Amino acid sequence: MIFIDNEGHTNPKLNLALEEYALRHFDTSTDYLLFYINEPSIIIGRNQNTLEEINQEYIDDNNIHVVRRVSGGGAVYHDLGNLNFSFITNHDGKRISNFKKFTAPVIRVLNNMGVSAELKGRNDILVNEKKISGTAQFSTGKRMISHGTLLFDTDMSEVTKALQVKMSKIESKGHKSVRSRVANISEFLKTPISMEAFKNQLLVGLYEASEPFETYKLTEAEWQAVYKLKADKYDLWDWNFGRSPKFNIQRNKRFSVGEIDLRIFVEKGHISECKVFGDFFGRKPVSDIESLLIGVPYDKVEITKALKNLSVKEYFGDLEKMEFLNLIYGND
Ligand SMILES: Nc1ncnc2c1ncn2[C@@H]1O[C@H](COP(=O)(O)OC(=O)CCCC[C@@H]2CCSS2)[C@@H](O)[C@H]1O
Repeated sequence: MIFIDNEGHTNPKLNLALEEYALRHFDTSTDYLLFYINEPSIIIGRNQNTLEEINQEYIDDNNIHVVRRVSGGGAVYHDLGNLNFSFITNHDGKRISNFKKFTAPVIRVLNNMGVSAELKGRNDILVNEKKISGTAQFSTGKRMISHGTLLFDTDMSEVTKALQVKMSKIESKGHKSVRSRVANISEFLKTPISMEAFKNQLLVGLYEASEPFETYKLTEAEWQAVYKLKADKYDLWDWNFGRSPKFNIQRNKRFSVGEIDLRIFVEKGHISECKVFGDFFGRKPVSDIESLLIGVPYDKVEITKALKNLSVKEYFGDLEKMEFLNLIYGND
């Protein structure tokens, strides 16, 4: 097993691009291990509806990245106190993969540090009934990634705030995250250590089984290819938000002008259908608004742009534009 040096990068989009690049292009005759730590971010599962998983307002205000990964499963929060491990190996041929094979060595090292970690369910690692790690897998062709988080000293109040969703009625076939009680590994250590020391102990522990330790440094050309994958995929709204399974939103609110009831259907991240109902006395037909919105990405900035020239008062009487935009976008 060769250890991949990520050169200390903490941009989640770059780290996920590096991981996917290694999966697809590195030597298939050997296994690799990669560690990465991300600055504050939410990492969404492959088949999730991003908007259903995040607190958009909080994320915008606090500059938290939102990135979709290639593996399935739920949404997790990362910060500099969370260490990710990733095994890149040949596919073991099983359709429902064997998480145990990859979590067992990590659990063994944690146990040796005096932390009573155990695998629970199919893919969570728990200590005292609290989750300290979530794992996921992805395979393509001959190769697969088995990766997981390790909450070491993450800011736990951020986890709940960033993942708390405010959106009213939203319906989709997207994979829903499974909320758990979480804890940091550092709470269970008798002698406090730094993240750097934890990382090194984990690395040494994982290699204990006698294998020679070899580190791989990417060439300049390989880094360039990783940056290209980042730019072509992980940096894009289309991948992080647009790729969500189709969903629909129903929102209604009573204003002084009357009640407005809104139904929006979103496919591939774009509004495919929109209906505005209400008991207001509009002067102009609301179908004008509906047609302005069709085809627009379901995104605050894009919706605001699409309705830039709309005079809300001509349709709803005494209603502020901001109130209408908030209704469409889901801010209460
Ligand atoms: N960082 C982290 N680690 C463990 N558990 C977390 C974390 N952040 C949030 N949570 C809790 O897990 C649930 C979601 O659990 P759920 O089981 O739905 O999803 C997962 O575990 C996915 C793990 C993906 C691991 C990848 C490895 C490298 S990149 S991300 C969430 O609602 C919180 O309660």
